[in-house]
Amino acid sequence: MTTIAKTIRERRSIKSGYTSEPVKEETVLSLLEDAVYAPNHGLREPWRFIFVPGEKKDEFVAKLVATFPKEKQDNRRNYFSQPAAFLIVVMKQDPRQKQWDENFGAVSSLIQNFQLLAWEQKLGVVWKTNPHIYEPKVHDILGIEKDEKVAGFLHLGYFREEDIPAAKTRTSAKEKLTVYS
Ligand SMILES: Cc1cc2nc3c(=O)[nH]c(=O)nc-3n(C[C@H](O)[C@H](O)[C@H](O)COP(=O)(O)O)c2cc1C
Repeated sequence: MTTIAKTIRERRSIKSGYTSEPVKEETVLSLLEDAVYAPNHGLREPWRFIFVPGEKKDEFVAKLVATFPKEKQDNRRNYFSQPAAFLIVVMKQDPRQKQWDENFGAVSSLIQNFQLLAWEQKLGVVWKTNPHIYEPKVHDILGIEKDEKVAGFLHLGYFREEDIPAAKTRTSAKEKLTVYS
């Protein structure tokens, strides 16, 4: 198996159990500098990123939590306090369906690049698309423009080897493949 195949197969989404080790801006930037080599049609590079470092997390989470109904706030504070940092991936929307789809494909490719590169460095990532990524109040906090979409919140944090979730197998592609004849 090639190195890339091994990394693709072994990567897991890390959803909990983050350690207190800080996630440095320079680490995230260095991963992004490679991740941006994702295919992107027309070289539109339809992405930008917002990094929330550990030292800003409490302030950010407080603002985020305030956008939820009162009865959900404790639960959400606990949830958002777990990652060591966040990377928010913002996509440029396009009014044309074809270009919109291409942009989302490009951003998705970039996010997978980022996840694989992070995995190599034992930095845990999960791509989150909870309802708050569509919430206008959250967009205001982040300064999201009308022609932008929050593609996801990437929850980041280092993890212990023993906390890596069990392998999730996939259906063999053989079962999904038909050969046109
Ligand atoms: C577009 C996208 C959105 C996702 N959104 C969420 C999410 O909102 N919450 C979550 O816990 N995981 C989310 N995930 C992670 C998936 O649950 C995870 O990839 C899947 O369970 C397979 O696990 P693995 O990544 O460890 O192989 C998302 C993944 C993708 C690709």
